[in-house]
Amino acid sequence: MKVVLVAAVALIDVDGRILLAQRPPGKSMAGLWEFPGGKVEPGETPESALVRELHEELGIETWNSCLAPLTFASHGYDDFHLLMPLFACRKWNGIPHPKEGQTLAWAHARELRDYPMPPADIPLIPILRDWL
Ligand SMILES: Nc1nc2c([nH]c(=O)n2[C@@H]2O[C@H](COP(=O)(O)OP(=O)(O)OP(=O)(O)O)[C@@H](O)[C@H]2O)c(=O)[nH]1
Repeated sequence: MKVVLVAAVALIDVDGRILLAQRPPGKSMAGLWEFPGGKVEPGETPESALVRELHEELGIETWNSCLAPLTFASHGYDDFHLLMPLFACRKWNGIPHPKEGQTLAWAHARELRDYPMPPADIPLIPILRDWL
């Protein structure tokens, strides 16, 4: 089974809310809410991949030093095994806006379970709730 490394981030605002992005129609798992991020490309670290993805997906700027390791997901999908480190980030420049057709939502930790998420993300929700 192919292991795919995807870096993801919980962006946390001053009110303690977390940014979720809804996968647009046409993509796999369309309609589900996920943490911003994406595949780590050859030559990238998880942190540098996130800095790139946050710029491409949301138009914000952040730095490796602002990405703190929080937890990870390890989940077997039908066609690949997802290994997804989840970072926490409270500091960035700019206002996140959807640049790739996503819908964005800021959710309090207690509201996270109201947003349908990919199966890999489900175990992360109580971890975030306890941590925040
Ligand atoms: N960014 C992100 N990806 C996630 C999360 N949970 C989860 O299962 N994934 C999966 O990790 C992969 C992320 O890949 P990607 O962001 O680079 O690529 P993509 O959406 O174009 O995916 P695709 O190759 O499935 O079309 C997708 O298969 C996505 O479904 C999450 O919380 N955030």
